[in-house]
Amino acid sequence: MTDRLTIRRPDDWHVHLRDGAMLQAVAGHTARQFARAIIMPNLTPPVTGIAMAQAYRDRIRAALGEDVDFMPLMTCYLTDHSDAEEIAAGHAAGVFTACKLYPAHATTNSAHGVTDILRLTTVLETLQRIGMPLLIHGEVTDRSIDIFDREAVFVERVLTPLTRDYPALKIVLEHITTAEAAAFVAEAAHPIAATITPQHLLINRNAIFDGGLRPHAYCLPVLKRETHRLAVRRAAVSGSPRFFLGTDSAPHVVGAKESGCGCAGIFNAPFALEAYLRVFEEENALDRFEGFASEHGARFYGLPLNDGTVTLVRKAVTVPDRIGDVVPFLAGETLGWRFEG
Ligand SMILES: NC(=O)N[C@@H](CC(=O)O)C(=O)O
Ligand SMILES: [Zn+2]
Ligand SMILES: [Zn+2]
Repeated sequence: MTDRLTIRRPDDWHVHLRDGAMLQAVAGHTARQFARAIIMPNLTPPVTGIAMAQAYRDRIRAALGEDVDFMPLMTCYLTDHSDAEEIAAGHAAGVFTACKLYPAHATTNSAHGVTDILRLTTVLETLQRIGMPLLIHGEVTDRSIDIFDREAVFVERVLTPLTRDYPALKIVLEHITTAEAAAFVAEAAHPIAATITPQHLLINRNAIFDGGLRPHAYCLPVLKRETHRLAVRRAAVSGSPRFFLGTDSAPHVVGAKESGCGCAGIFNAPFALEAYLRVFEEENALDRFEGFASEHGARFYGLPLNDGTVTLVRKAVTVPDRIGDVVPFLAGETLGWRFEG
């Protein structure tokens, strides 16, 4: 039995570091485990331009302090009015790594998102031409579609035609939760990949209603039924380079979660690698963990692999009930691996 696992330093390809006091509180958790992270732009107001992204990147670096070796990779929040030239200039200048498409009103802070993908024609042509990835929150927002079906319907109605219309556009379907999304990404004759969160690997929708309403198990896309969890697990441990780590760590203060209208989002950054490793161990796939955590994402983005390593050891670690004002994922549970650094 392996008791120590040393892998190349990993990256988190989808994280919310927020701003202000929350940024101060959470940034260190991500920087402790990951060398780089794709920083989500859904602040209020959203990060839509070069100057905003540079200022946000500076705030992230300031929150971490000089000595911390962590590279925030910034993203541009797309709106109906996004400017393709600004995006291309930001990419050329090394400010923007990718663009993020939130269908309007699909999730937290997406009110300024895109109302109709047809408005993005010039932007998408530009991304395709310059090889800049498009990251997608893949849910339709049609309120007549059942919330548990919104991802599968997005794959059929939006993603399928999008890949036809832009055959060379690099796409990352974020935080996949369904068998349909996993199959589409695995099989498409298209440069497409997907990130997978720890929660969608470890729990199913029963967790939201386990003996009562559990706001800390609520995120978007919402957890699905067990068959989908199993399909997403198979994708994660398959060794396919199209699937990689993206925590979607999305902290909200406890009062915003435990509310009559609680926010969507699960804060999993503090024990992210430990949580993923539980899955890879249960699936007898420890040998595939490094690819998922440290290689597939960088290769898809066309970025160098990290130097250096991190080690996890087989030691019990109990997730605290609270970290600051936030309830972490798996609060109170004991995990079998511990991140050593
Ligand atoms: N995943 C979530 O449930 N919430 C995210 C937004 C998102 O990634 O959709 C957030 O910003 O809180
Ligand atoms: Zn999302
Ligand atoms: Zn997210």
